[in-house]
Amino acid sequence: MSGSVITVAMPKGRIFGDACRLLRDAGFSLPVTFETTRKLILDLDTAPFRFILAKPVDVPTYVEYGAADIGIAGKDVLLESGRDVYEMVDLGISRCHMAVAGLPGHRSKNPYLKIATKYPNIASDFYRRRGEQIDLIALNGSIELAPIVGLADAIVDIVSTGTTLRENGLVEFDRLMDISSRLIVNPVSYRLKKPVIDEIVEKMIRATEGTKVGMD
Ligand SMILES: Nc1ncnc2c1ncn2[C@@H]1O[C@H](COP(=O)(O)OP(=O)(O)OP(=O)(O)O)[C@@H](O)[C@H]1O
Ligand SMILES: O=P(O)(O)OC[C@H]1O[C@H](OP(=O)(O)OP(=O)(O)O)[C@H](O)[C@@H]1O
Repeated sequence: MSGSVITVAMPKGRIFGDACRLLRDAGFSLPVTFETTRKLILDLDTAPFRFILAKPVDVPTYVEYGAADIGIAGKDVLLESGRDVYEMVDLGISRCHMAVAGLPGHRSKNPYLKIATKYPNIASDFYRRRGEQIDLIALNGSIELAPIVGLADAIVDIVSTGTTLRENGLVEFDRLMDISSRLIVNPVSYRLKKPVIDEIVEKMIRATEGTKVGMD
């Protein structure tokens, strides 16, 4: 783990813009090139911060292993990965929810429900709590295809605007949990760099106050 430099694991992709806005609101002077560069490690000239740009699903891994001191990750990714990190702040960005969805009126002919998902742990846990045995089909994207083409009886996936479900003729059966992005911290970093991490946490809490309004 780097001396007094704080390494921040940032999720590339859809969360990145909102995460950068929040960091700027929290007082970090990120350069304007931050959102457009293809570099994966970015140092700040103005403060001892280093940003690493990772795939969203990998952020908890960088933080658990201490390759990053802190990071920003979706609650879905945190629940699914079960990584050993501290979840310090609900940032209120990239809000969506996890749901079971499928074709309206669909009746399964399978001995166990076939559930397609990018989230096998979350899906298994949900059906285990309901006392239902399922067949899991792990996919990596375009999950909504699975019930339409007969690969699965239902899906467990993220819903945000509901457009993907609607445009593919699917309906939501159950709402599992609300999702938003969280600030996470490596437990050892927190012990070693507590004052500076607490300061970041405070600044992020203040910056997120606006993002909580109207949370669904
Ligand atoms: N439709 C959505 N609307 C809002 N937030 C979403 C949506 N889908 C996913 N998210 C949130 O954004 C996070 C990142 O999304 P996702 O895993 O789709 O990666 P991505 O930004 O598309 O990048 P990549 O495809 O490279 O993994 C998810 O973990 C989740 O918390
Ligand atoms: O309710 P909506 O606003 O339509 O958003 C929901 C969609 O967004 C995510 O997909 P993503 O865009 O990440 O595509 P992928 O799963 O195919 O990678 C999610 O898996 C849903 O398919």
